Amino acid sequence: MLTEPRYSAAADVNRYVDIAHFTIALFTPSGNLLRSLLLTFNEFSLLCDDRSVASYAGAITVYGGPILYLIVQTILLMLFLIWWDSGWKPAFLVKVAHKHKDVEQTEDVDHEVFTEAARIDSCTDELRVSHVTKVYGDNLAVDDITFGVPHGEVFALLGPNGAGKSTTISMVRGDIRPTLSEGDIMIEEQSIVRHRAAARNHLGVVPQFDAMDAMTTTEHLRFYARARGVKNVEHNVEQVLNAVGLASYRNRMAAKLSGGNKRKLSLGIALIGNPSVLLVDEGSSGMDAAAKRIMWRTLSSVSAGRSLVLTTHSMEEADALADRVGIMAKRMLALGTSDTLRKRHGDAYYVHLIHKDAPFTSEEDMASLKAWILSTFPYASVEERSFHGQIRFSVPNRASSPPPDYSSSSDKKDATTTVISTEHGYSGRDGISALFEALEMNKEKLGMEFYAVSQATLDQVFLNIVTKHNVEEENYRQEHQTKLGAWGKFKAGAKKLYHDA
Ligand SMILES: Nc1ncnc2c1ncn2[C@@H]1O[C@H](COP(=O)(O)OP(=O)(O)OP(=O)(O)O)[C@@H](O)[C@H]1O
Repeated sequence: MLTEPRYSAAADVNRYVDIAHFTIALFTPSGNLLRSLLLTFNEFSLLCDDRSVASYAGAITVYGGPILYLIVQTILLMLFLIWWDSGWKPAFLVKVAHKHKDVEQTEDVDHEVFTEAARIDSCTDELRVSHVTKVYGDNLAVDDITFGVPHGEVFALLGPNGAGKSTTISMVRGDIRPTLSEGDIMIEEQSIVRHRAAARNHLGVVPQFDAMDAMTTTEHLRFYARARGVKNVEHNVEQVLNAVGLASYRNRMAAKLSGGNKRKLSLGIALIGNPSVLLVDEGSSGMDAAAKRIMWRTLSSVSAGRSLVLTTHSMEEADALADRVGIMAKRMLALGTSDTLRKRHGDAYYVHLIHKDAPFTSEEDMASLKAWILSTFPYASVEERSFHGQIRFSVPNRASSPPPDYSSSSDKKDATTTVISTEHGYSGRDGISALFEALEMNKEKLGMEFYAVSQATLDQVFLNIVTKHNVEEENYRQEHQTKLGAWGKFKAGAKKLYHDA
């Protein structure tokens, strides 16, 4: 049986329309604008008051209602914005749970990483990043990172692509919040997670990409000085212009500056207000070698008296600028001065030999050179490819002295080694002196024209660490998985499960 549609009584229509409008307008400002529009066009006879037109436009049922709602909504939304930006949370919303990872769980990580975690608990560093984790969906971008940067120190955060450096920087900036509540980031004793606005007063940031407006260099600095509430704007701008070396470009439009000078302007903007913590994300990316060096000089001069964190792919940059280096790939893998890292992960001498007949050295001469290296330094790793009479090898520091039983060894029957062992006894010294001794004593016999011995660069240290931890660059992993196909992915997944188990 069909039921007839029910309509409201004509006398009630206006009341229902008002209820619908005011209910929608309560939750959305655009509801108020819509009602005002409908009033203007007198839709639904909204301007009618019984049989006459409403006499007072400011009445609640006319424009007064939407205007009142909009005023209340403006105040509430502004208060919400201030609260959101301040990062303050009432105590009952803050979960205090310290579920730091067990040392056993991550025993393959450097001891210094744990020492740093213990140091952070009791230090007063200007910047303290403590047990910070960030998860995007099911992607763990940053896993329990901890480090501190005291006054006057430059700390370089290194890692391959996708290691989580920018995510860490974004958390320090307060742009994104750590996923787990036990993590915190303190800037001058203010938590960027809980008191964002207060903590940001002490923070300057040089972002990865320069965002320039249609203003001159000075106008940019003035604008940001006013936005930060700096008291003596002109004095501050002048100081920053001189500090970053842009005084002669003060009236140039920012868009017309060279790439290097744009980076300097970004640095200048970050320095406005003289922040005590400075974050530099890829400070010299995209610069040529000369501009890079100028930027490094500028960064070292402005780093005095503040804590500076820089993220970079350039080991050379970290070596040139940083007092301490942290190497991360989601979690912190190694941390320390570049010398400590070299000792721990690159404690080897790299030797480059050039034969006197190069580039026409015979295969036999090269083979005997290689045989001599391997028998003299049993732990040496010789590069597979040798070019035109040149050969490179590395010797771990502890193994750079020839084996102690070398001259008495009866099982070493190789002609080359016999000549060395019978005609030259090594003094038994350790380390680099033994290496030089062995090279000098056999230089002529093996026909070496030149040789060079160097220590591991930070590049080699970085590669050693990421290789040890089996870290792949994000792009490489994605490309590799695409190439694997479904069966390959299944096998890789099964293998991973097996290893994890
Ligand atoms: N907004 C986001 N949403 C989802 N995933 C993200 C987001 N930002 C970063 N990621 C992911 O988090 C991981 C870490 O990225 P991040 O940009 O922090 O690395 P990075 O070390 O700075 O890399 P690069 O050196 O290439 O800049 C990556 O897997 C990335 O895809």
